[in-house]
Amino acid sequence: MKITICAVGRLRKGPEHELIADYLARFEKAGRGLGLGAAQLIEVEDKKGLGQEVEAQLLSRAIPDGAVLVTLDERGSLLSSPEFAQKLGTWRDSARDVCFVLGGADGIAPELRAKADFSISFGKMVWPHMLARVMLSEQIYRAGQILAGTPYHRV
Ligand SMILES: C[S@@+](CC[C@H](N)C(=O)[O-])C[C@H]1O[C@@H](n2cnc3c(N)ncnc32)[C@H](O)[C@@H]1O
Repeated sequence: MKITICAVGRLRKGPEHELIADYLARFEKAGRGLGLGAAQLIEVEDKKGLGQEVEAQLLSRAIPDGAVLVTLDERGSLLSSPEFAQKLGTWRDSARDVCFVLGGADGIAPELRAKADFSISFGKMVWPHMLARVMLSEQIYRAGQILAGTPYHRV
């Protein structure tokens, strides 16, 4: 199983960048034995700032064929971390790759949102896209730890 995070906008080198790299590297290391594979971040950039539709085209090109499409959206489903881990485990067991998509300042274009197999919310509040990326990376790592049965996740 391969996990891809497709996000609008390039992060400058800095703490968010380092956190994402760290969580995804830790996920890959821990996930190998669980059949979870690796997780990679693909950043797409609409240099001319043409808006949602152009961003949606760039995102669509980056989404791997056949992957389960999961949008990150404040209007999506609220999941606990164990519920998210269970979902990831189900996608792994069905031998599907998973692609998480995060929008830019205006969010994800409605046409792309309509194609999603599932949508996840980190709550009703809107988070800056760079923080949402860090939060997702941590939740992917946490899900791997939950599936591995380690004590990382404590309620
Ligand atoms: C600054 S937000 C854009 C929000 C904008 N109101 C919209 O129209 O969707 C950038 C991206 O961060 C992610 N994001 C922000 N807050 C989120 C939340 N509460 N739950 C899930 N994803 C969120 C989404 O992928 C969103 O497209």
